[in-house]
Amino acid sequence: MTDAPLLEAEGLVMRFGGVTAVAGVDFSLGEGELHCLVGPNGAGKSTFFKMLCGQLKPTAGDVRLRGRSIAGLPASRIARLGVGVKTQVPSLFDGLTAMASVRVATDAVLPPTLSKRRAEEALERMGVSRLAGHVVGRLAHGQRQLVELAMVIAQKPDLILLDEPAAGMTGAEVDRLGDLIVELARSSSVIVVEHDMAFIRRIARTVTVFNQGRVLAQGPAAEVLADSRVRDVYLGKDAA
Ligand SMILES: Nc1ncnc2c1ncn2[C@@H]1O[C@H](COP(=O)(O)OP(=O)(O)OP(=O)(O)O)[C@@H](O)[C@H]1O
Repeated sequence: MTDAPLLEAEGLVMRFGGVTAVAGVDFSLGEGELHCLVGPNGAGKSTFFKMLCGQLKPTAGDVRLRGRSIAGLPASRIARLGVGVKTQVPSLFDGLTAMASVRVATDAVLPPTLSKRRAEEALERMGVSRLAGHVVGRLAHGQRQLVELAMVIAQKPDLILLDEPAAGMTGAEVDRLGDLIVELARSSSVIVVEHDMAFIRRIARTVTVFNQGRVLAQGPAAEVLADSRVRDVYLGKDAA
């Protein structure tokens, strides 16, 4: 059991009525890996992601965390097993300050004194300590994203799943986010769903390319992104 990868998917399938969004995907993530899931619109990345974190119950196949099956478990159970998730849907309450937001996450797992310290650390690690007292509803989009990330990391997950974390950010914010994700990967394993090829090239160590619900290519980022089949999938987009 101890030799099992941190996270594994085997023969994972998701059908929505007549649409097969994910058509039998095998996947494996090692401890400490920083892995990007890429592919064109509608390729099945988000559906796959949602099956990993418990937002969708697979039609078939299995997901294992350290060898233990988690497929179809509620998202809250999977979170308690050490998986931190940031989806595309914002999870902030606009009326709370950044600190109060992160305290929602830390109060759930720690007594008050430790919780406060942990929340401060998380905001600091995301470079937004100065926003601690600001109401999140009034923050810029990129700042809100960083506060949400602070909420995720504050529970010290072993595995962090991020769905398009750079969406809507400015160029400078994307650069900063890339650095932060690389830094996060020093203490957690990370899976990032992303479109932005420049961003992927910058952060990814390993990559899985989805196309039409299947894995087109998988492996070290430099190798996979140079693969002619992968470039064809992105042709006319941003692979050049
Ligand atoms: N809840 C749903 N009901 C029906 N079809 C769905 C549902 N969710 C996704 N799909 C379909 O499944 C396929 C894969 O969608 P998915 O969102 O996983 O792709 P994606 O690679 O994440 O795309 P994008 O990059 O645009 O987010 C698409 O054809 C999509 O229309």
